[in-house]
Amino acid sequence: MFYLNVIETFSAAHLLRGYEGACSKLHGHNWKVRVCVKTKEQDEIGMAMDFGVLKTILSNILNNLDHSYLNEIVPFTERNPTSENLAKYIYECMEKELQDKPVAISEVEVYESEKSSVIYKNDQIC
Ligand SMILES: Nc1nc2c(c(=O)[nH]1)N=C([C@H](O)[C@H](O)COP(=O)(O)OP(=O)(O)OP(=O)(O)O)CN2
Ligand SMILES: [Zn+2]
Repeated sequence: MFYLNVIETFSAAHLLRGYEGACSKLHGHNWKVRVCVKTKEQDEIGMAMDFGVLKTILSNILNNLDHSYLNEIVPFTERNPTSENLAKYIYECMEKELQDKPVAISEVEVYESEKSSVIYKNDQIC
C-alpha cells in the first residue's frame, strides 16, 4: 500500500461555543492541514497520484475556509469549529472529491498550532 501526504494551510477566525476560557472569544489561527491518501495502484510512470492534483483538490476545499469567520460557514454554524470538527469536515469533503480517483482518503491531520494537532480517520474502513 502507498500512502501519499499533501499539506496546505489556511488562515481563519473562530470562537468556540461552550468553551470556558479565552477560546470562547473571537481569535484566529494559521491552520496547517495534512491529507493522507492510500492506494495499491501506480500508473505507467510509477505514480499513485500526482501530488499536484491532490494539492489542487485540497486547496479548493480550504479556499472556502481561508480568511473567513468559521462560525459563519456551513457546517460550523452548527458544529463547533474545533480542530476535531475541521479535520472531520475536510475528510468528508476529500472523500467526495476522490470518488472517481485511483486513491482513497486515509486520514486528515489539522494543526491548530505547531504544538497541537488532531488526526481524523475512519477506523472502521481501514
Ligand atoms: N482538543 C481541542 N482543544 C482545543 C481546541 C480544539 O480545537 N481542540 N481549540 C482550542 C482553541 O482554538 C484555542 O484557540 C487554542 O488555544 P491554546 O490551547 O491556548 O493554544 P495557543 O496556540 O493559543 O497557545 P499556547 O502557546 O499553547 O498557549 C483550545 N483547545
Ligand atoms: Zn482557536
